Amino acid sequence: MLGLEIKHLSVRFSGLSAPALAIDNLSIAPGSRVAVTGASGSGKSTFVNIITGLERVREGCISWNSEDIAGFSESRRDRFRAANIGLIMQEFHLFPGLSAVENVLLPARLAHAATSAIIARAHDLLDVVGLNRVGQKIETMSRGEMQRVAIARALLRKPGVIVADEPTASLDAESGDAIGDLLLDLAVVEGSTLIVVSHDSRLVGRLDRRLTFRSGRIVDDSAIRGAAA
Ligand SMILES: Nc1ncnc2c1ncn2[C@@H]1O[C@H](COP(=O)(O)OP(=O)(O)OP(=O)(O)O)[C@@H](O)[C@H]1O
Repeated sequence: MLGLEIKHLSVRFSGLSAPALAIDNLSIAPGSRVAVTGASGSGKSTFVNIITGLERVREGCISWNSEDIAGFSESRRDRFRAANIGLIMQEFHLFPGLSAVENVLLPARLAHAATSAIIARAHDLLDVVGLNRVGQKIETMSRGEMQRVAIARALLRKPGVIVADEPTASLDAESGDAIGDLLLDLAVVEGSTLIVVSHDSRLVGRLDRRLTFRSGRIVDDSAIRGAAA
């Protein structure tokens, strides 16, 4: 399980007078389940890009279990992300032409890490997320099914943290609830910290803590009362 410490972070983009993200001090405990909310342009995607190492930090510390990825090179950040972070992006980033199981395995194949144990785990995970046609091509799947494949792929390497960006966007309420159930259950079963960017009040209400961003700053950090187990 991974915990996060951010200190003295400032992210600036050219053309913007204020930082797109400015966080002086933030701790996320290992195993916690955190919602990230805020209006469009408030810095949520920048936060995801920074904490997952997709984007480089020039000012501040981003420490996962005391390992500061801000000082890492791009290739070291890529390796850190592959080994430790299960990233679920809004647009899935799945590959048409490949089957469900080949999509789950693709990052492992590219990293020459698709051992027989990993291949067996890919099949197990697809079963857990409720997909039994593992050979079905991605482009023939519904959005809810694609999101299930993306979740299975994110969990393949038993990540210490799952980071999901709007995982229920563009799903109907029923599929969205099912995806929310899966994420919450799997985070517990796999022992992963869970960080979810979401506008979905039903999903947010089931997490433990809500960070609200405005103009790149965290303007509210509160426990969610009555969070479901
Ligand atoms: N590469 C970039 N270059 C310049 N400005 C950027 C860049 N990326 C983001 N920004 C700006 O930084 C601010 C925060 O953007 P960000 O995408 O993090 O917001 P968001 O909360 O994720 O928005 P949305 O909900 O619409 O996705 C915005 O003003 C955006 O225009």
